[in-house]
Amino acid sequence: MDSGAKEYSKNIQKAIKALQNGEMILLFDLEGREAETDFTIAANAVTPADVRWMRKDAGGLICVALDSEASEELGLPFMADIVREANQCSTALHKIVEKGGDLKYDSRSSFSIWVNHRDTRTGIPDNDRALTINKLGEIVDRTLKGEEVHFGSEFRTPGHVATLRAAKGLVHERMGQTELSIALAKIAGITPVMVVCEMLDDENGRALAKGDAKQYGKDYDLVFVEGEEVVEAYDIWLSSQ
Ligand SMILES: O=C(CO)[C@H](O)[C@H](O)COP(=O)(O)O
Ligand SMILES: [Mg+2]
Ligand SMILES: [Mg+2]
Repeated sequence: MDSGAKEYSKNIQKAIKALQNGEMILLFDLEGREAETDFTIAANAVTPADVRWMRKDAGGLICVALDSEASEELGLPFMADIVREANQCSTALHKIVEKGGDLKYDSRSSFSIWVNHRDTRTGIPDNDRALTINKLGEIVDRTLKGEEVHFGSEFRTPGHVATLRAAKGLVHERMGQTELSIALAKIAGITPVMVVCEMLDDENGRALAKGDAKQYGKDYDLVFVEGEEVVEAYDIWLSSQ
């Protein structure tokens, strides 16, 4: 960054370092939105032990967020668009598909398709999910290097790993962990393919309260980042591009 340019906060600097080192961080979106904290880690760094950790200690859905350009390149559309098109096969889908006003916390979801890497067996064990996740990171790395790739030769759908497609304008368009995690990846200069998984409360089954998620971060020495801090850092990063 230019001298005189605004600097990232200490907390964001710690988060960037952790992500560059392939470590897990905790990412809270926003009060008034989901108000959820997601385990968040670079897809390229995930191990079977991380998948186990996410399903046992986070407990939400293990998803992989991809930036808009990578999604476009690989041909990963929004699931809602697929279902709208598929209405030609079953008109019941017209009533099921997500519409404006359906979600209580945002104007739309970011879901794309569910995939398994073709080298997995059933797709669900920790090693299978870690493989699918790693390979999603790898195929994006390859496209970024200009290699011509064929997504369908390596992955199949339906599968056991949910992919999420980030909004083009990232955090300026949508404030989900989909966009927040990809914004962090851009700032950190790592492949824009990130794994997110919500932390749930073992006692009541709801989203884990922010205070409890923060405490978990302290107990396990994980950086806890909030959406607003990410937006501020993303704007600093954008102005340096
Ligand atoms: O719903 C979700 C998928 O389990 C999670 O909230 C995840 O954080 C991604 O979604 P979003 O970008 O909407 O926050
Ligand atoms: Mg959600
Ligand atoms: Mg979320």
